[in-house]
Amino acid sequence: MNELSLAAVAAPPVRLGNLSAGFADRSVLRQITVEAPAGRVLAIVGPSGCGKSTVLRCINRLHELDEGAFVSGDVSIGAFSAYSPRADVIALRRRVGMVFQRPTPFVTLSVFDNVASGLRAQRRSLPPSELEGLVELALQRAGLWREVVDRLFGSAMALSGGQQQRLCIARALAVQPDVLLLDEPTASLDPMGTQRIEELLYDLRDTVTVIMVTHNMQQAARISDVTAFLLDGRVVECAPTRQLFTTPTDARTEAYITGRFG
Ligand SMILES: Nc1ncnc2c1ncn2[C@@H]1O[C@H](COP(=O)(O)OP(=O)(O)OP(=O)(O)O)[C@@H](O)[C@H]1O
Repeated sequence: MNELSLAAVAAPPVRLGNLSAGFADRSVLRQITVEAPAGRVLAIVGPSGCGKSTVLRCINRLHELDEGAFVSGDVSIGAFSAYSPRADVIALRRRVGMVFQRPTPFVTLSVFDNVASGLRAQRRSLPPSELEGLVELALQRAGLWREVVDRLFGSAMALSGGQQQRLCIARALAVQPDVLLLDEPTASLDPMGTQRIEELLYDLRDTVTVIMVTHNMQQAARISDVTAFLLDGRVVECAPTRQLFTTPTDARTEAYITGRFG
């Protein structure tokens, strides 16, 4: 089992400092300051259009690829400053995995090759036995290994939607990122698929810092350690999850979590 266990992993904290972003003359995020604690789960909640996905896309510097996009402020991952002029964007994106609302497996690839793809791209001289071990480890961490062990070389598209989403998580985990960004990862899944993802995200704690956008308040309450409530591009409140859901300090947070708007 040793070869499959992770080396001592110290997932770093992720800090957003005075982060502002938008498009041309349109401001989307306004001076956001939030910290995702090391190896824990930060949930970002808020009504549609408040800027949740933009936060994630600023962390891995995808936002700036859109036409007219601007960003200011900083994102740090441990001691690494993502917006420093010397920052290596390719290295940043290697350290930060991302999973989207709908599963996005590579449709022409097998289960094995979906997980192996990032590893092959990053470590071209990886011996086959090591590659196999790392693929197995990623599938185990994603809670999928036992379900796919006898169909590793079958099409990824033959998996259920929930399995495909866990495959995408395995693909992201295979390159051992420090941070995992999830944009409503269970929005397209049934309750059982949702539960499996929630369990695996809980189990990932300590090994990776998770930042998850969700519309589902119960989900945020179940699996996150810290929750940030965003409204119109601003952080209204960011607090330990239990505190935010039981004794919010801002009336707008209370109105949102009790379903009075959003
Ligand atoms: N490429 C773009 N050009 C201009 N405006 C954009 C672009 N992408 C997003 N926006 C706008 O930025 C704002 C924030 O979008 P974002 O996707 O971050 O919100 P969100 O909180 O994740 O929304 P939802 O919950 O509906 O997914 C929205 O008003 C959206 O219309």
